[in-house]
Amino acid sequence: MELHVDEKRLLKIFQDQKKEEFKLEELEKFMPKEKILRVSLWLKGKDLVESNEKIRKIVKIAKNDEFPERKIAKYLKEHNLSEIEIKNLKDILPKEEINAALGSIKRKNIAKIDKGKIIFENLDYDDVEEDFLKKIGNGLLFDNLNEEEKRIVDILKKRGFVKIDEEKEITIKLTEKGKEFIKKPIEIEEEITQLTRDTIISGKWKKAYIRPYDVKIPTKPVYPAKIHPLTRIIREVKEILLAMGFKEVKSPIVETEFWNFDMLFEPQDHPAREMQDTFFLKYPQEGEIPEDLLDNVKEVHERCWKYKFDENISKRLILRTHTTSSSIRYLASLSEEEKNKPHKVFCIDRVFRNEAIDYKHLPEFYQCEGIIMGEDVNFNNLIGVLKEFLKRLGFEKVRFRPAYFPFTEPSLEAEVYLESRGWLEILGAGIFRPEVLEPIGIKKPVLAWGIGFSRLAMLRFGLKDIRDLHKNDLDWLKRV
Ligand SMILES: N[C@@H](Cc1ccccc1)C(=O)O
Repeated sequence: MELHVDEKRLLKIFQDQKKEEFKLEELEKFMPKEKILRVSLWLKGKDLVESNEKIRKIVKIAKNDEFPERKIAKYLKEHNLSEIEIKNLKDILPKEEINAALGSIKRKNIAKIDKGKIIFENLDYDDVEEDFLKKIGNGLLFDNLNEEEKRIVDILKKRGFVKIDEEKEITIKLTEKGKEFIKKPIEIEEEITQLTRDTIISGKWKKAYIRPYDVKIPTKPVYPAKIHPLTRIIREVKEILLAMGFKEVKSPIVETEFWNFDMLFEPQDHPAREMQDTFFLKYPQEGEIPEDLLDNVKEVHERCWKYKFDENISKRLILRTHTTSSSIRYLASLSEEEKNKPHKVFCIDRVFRNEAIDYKHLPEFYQCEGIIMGEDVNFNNLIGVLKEFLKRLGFEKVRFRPAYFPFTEPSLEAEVYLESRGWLEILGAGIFRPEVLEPIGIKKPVLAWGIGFSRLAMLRFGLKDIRDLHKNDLDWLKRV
């Protein structure tokens, strides 16, 4: 049987001492306690030793003090008295000891208590309880005490003078197989834990025992600090888009209706602009918008939608409802020279909608938005890019169907297939309408898409409730 050196060491103690059984403390002279426990567990598994655990109750001193009744007697003796008024006890004893003293005097019949006085006949009285306390020393085994002593322990425990500690007594003893094993001489090779230059050159390594690592030994799980899953997936998506040649852009969270809606050719009476869908700012209520652009946009709206465009509506401040405002702001920022070049940008950020909170709605969530502008980009390119993007996100099965957005034409929606959930809608996309691009003087096609990011995160982490993403449930965070 292949034994570890420590196993051999432990068995050799039995052999050298010619004993078949040891208490743990006895073995501690030869080996550290932790090691004995660990090694005997291994030996138990090999049926060479067995161990027994007994709980021992040990009576120990809990308070190193004289009984209050003894303090009274001593005081009286010192002052040549034999009696004291109960009300004067407070001069001798702390308040909390007075009742205990009186109770004990009565119980042990040390003195008479009469008319508010304590009268002693013998100030040098004997007290078995005191004698017992003196005997305790470093501790007495409770089970070895006789009935009378046990009764005393009970009283002293209540008075707080003694306590009972429980100690485990472990005995380790050889099994039949173990006894057989130690009949043969046990040889202990030198153990090395590290191969060094010297052990190699001297050839010592050939004879020495090199302790093997057991990588299968179970350990406590360790949870290192980690980044929140939502942040992780945001970073991952950013990496994917950067690798696909997109550049990141940002835009304000507090936005005018102009950039959020007007610029995207959403008519001003569109229901999405109502209080129940969008958050409006109370202070300040209005923001600034570029005058020349405003004129262009107004002209397009009035010409195409045929209504009276209201600049006051354009100026109203809201929390942006989608990241498409970032895309259009980027396009509007391009200089004439830049307009001649191709562009690919994305934005991952928070958006806000006045939704009642439930398992799939939060008033604040993430979107990921992207645009591609180029001389000859087309609808097929859009589908190709989206397929590639979704594939890199881990969605192999994707399908597209027509959809409607006020700012794109044609528009589409993409669905991904998940074994557990079936087909799920995940993004909207399309080609920006000429009415959107006209006011900013862009003549090249611009492909655009927006993906519900929180949705994506839920799918990725297998969550059924969007709120779980933000609950910061530590157990979940440790696992994902
Ligand atoms: N902004 C749209 C998504 C979208 C973006 C770009 C093009 C088409 C659709 C939404 O929030 O649902």
